Amino acid sequence: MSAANPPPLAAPEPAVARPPGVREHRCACPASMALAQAQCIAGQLQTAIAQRGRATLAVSGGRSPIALFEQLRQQDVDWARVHLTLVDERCVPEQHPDSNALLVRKHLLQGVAAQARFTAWLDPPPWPLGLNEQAEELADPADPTAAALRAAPALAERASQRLRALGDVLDVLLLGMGDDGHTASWFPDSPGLHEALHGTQPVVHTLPRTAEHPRLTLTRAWVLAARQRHLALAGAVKLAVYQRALAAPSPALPVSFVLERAAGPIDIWMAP
Ligand SMILES: O=C1O[C@H](COP(=O)(O)O)[C@@H](O)[C@H](O)[C@H]1O
Repeated sequence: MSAANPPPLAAPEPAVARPPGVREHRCACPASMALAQAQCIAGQLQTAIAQRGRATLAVSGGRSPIALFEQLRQQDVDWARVHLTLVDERCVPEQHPDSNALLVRKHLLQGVAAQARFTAWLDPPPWPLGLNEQAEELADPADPTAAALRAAPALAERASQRLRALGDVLDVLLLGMGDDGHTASWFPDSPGLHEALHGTQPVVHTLPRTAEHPRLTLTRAWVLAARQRHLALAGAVKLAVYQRALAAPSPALPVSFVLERAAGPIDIWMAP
């Protein structure tokens, strides 16, 4: 290639108009993102406690929030007044390594933060009549997915009751996103997605095509009702998916339904 004939320059990324509620926080690395996000959330929890005497916090699972949880648990928060719950859960027993409740217990409910109350979604007892048998089936290694699917509607109803007992509106809610564009357990073009996006009950069940385990998840109505919403994204793949999701709401990228104009304010935490 001669100097007279230079290679074509890479086209710049087209500028994407941010919906008005999207507030981006660009951080230097995942560790600094975890700290900045933890400090912001701690402030929001303390504000809720000052205003209403307690704070509710719903957290996502997966691998990404571990660093955040480990920063958050060290923050100066009146943890005894914090009521913690989940954004979504995998239909597995709580001892299973994929359990989001297990993740929360191991990485967030430690030290002073262990004073927080935790409403998990799948832990017994007391199970309502009929669910004991279904809970046992969940642990059946012969066919755990089939057993979880049979149990899922009743488990979603039970989790919904638990959510309602926390109040109509969550104070702070933390979302993650998978590389496939799912958030919470709203999976692309999959069974249960319609109910997750349009249902009015707090929790429904879904069946991912791009990940393991039947799921329980908060519905969009409950996610969008939360007073403060955060979405954390680290790594080139997730950042690229996020850019695509900003374009328009689409069931192919369910995270887009928390980014669209109608969804209201959300803090986006971004790191390379
Ligand atoms: O399955 C899930 O995935 C997403 C993203 O997880 P990550 O491992 O990529 O961080 C998570 O937000 C969700 O809570 C979880 O159940």
